[in-house]
Amino acid sequence: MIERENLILPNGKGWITLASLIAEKKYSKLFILVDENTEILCLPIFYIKMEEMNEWKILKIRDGEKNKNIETCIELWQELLLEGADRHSLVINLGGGMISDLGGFIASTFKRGIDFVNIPTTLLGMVDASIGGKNGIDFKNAKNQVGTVNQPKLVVIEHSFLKTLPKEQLISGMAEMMKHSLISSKDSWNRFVTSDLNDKAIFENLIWESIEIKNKIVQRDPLEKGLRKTLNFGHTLGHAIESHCLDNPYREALLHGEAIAIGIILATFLSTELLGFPQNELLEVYNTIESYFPKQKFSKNEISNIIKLLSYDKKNIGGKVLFVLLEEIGKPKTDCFVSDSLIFNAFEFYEKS
Ligand SMILES: NC(=O)c1ccc[n+]([C@@H]2O[C@H](COP(=O)([O-])OP(=O)(O)OC[C@H]3O[C@@H](n4cnc5c(N)ncnc54)[C@H](O)[C@@H]3O)[C@@H](O)[C@H]2O)c1
Ligand SMILES: O=C(O)C(=O)C[C@@H](O)[C@H](O)[C@H](O)COP(=O)(O)O
Ligand SMILES: [Zn+2]
Repeated sequence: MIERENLILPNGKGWITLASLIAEKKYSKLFILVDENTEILCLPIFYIKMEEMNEWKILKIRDGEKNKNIETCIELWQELLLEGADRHSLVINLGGGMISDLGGFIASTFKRGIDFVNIPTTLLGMVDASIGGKNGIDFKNAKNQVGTVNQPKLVVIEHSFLKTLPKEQLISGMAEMMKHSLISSKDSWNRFVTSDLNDKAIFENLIWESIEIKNKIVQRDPLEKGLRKTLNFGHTLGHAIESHCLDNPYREALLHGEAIAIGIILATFLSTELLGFPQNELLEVYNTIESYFPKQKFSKNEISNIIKLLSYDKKNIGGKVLFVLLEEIGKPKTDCFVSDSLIFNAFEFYEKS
């Protein structure tokens, strides 16, 4: 059996463990879920690593957040049925967070649950989405409204997938790395800010540090009873902004990390106003994020709509929207109430700074 602490494995070790898992479990059928891009760019690498040792059935879906929905699930459940998948089949999710969220969900629900493995191919997938067992889909454009918490059998981290990842996708993943550092410690944040991210070895160490921050939190609180809420820093407004822009004829969709980056700035401003988070560190967070992410503009009406969308946040209790804020870097506080007027001030800070 693969032990809990060996669930997330880098490069060579991950592939060997995957081969052993498949041999040990004697799965009846092996499915690989890909999207249009990972089929072309990542599947050939997968075959080389696994030396085509098994017979794989490819499940292919359209890429992008707008397809992380029930229609895509229905297509996949149908295909699994047609292909004779049974409770002893395995689904391997080869792609970014969209693939692992959706693939984890269809695997967790098909015949009440079959095994799945995550092989993240985006930075965001490696440091965040592939880890922790949150699976799910968007519903009516609201983020992650339907899903399960169910852990993958294994996560294989293969850095070489990043070679083909477009730059904006790489930067999107960096938003979650910044989030992990901000909720974890000043040392971690300073390492992120001062490191030469163009140095491959340094960057790979930072990826690993980020994975460990998330994994430790998930291990202590897998079902988000308390501590895990801290991983949602920047997501209360970030998700509402992402939903607002998704499928909106007047706006371009934002990548998950792009929306979360704005959410982090807004949440850090709110932290300064409500919890005395240091002003100089607010500016450092702001400047760091601004150096990677293009500035967005939101009208008053748009901000009102974003505030309305906060009602879908899963941390809400009894209709009350509750934020994760920071008392200082490395000291997150959950269940914080924030007034609408302060949210407007936060957007003003973001846009005017
Ligand atoms: N479950 C979680 O804990 C968790 C955490 C963070 C984010 N998420 C979710 O993850 C999703 C975002 O994931 P993402 O940013 O990985 O996006 P994604 O999965 O949509 O991938 C982004 C794009 O990159 C392409 N791509 C993937 N790998 C590639 C590669 N190696 N080379 C070239 N192109 C490649 C994809 O085809 C896609 O077009 C969101 O739905 C978000 O809500 C979930
Ligand atoms: O793993 C978690 O817990 C997170 O909150 C990680 C987030 O980066 C991720 O976007 C997650 O999908 C958000 O969860 P949700 O419960 O707010 O949908
Ligand atoms: Zn996220």
